[in-house]
Amino acid sequence: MFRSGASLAAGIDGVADDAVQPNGVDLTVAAVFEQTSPGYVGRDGKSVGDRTEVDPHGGDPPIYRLEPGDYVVRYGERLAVPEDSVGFVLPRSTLLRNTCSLDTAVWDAGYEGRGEGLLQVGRAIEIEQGARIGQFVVADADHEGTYDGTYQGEN
Ligand SMILES: O=c1ccn([C@H]2C[C@H](O)[C@@H](COP(=O)(O)OP(=O)(O)OP(=O)(O)O)O2)c(=O)[nH]1
Repeated sequence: MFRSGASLAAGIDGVADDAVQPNGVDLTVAAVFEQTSPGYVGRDGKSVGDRTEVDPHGGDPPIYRLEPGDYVVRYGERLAVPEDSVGFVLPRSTLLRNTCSLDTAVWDAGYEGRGEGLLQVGRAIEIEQGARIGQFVVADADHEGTYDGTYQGEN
């Protein structure tokens, strides 16, 4: 069973009332990065490659003008995945309708932090900094232990 947006919002700092959806909580884009050097995924270790932050075009509000390609986005909300749960991020459908998407890995029970995701831009798009780009959903799940990895408490 998926938890309601209202119950999730109770555990997330600074969620605006209009970000609470029936089945999840909207996530906003806080920062966008382009990777500039290779990362590493090994049997025992891993590292994230270097990256540069994409500057939004000035003005109020700042707007990212993104050409087709793959970007890393940092979400604006500090999430906490409750015990007995597992989380996922799904893209806002307007991204899909504009030939863009967000990809997500598993958000483990016990994880806390401002997470990051993959933003795929198939056609050029303008995204306002702070705009809603995805939705965080959490389902009930059995698990052994809770997340205690290197990304705990990130950002
Ligand atoms: O799209 C996602 C999915 C997960 N996370 C957060 C929550 C998750 O609990 C944590 C670690 O994810 P995962 O376990 O997939 O990362 P890993 O590469 O296996 O790292 P570790 O070795 O620390 O588990 O990152 C994100 O920021 N973005």
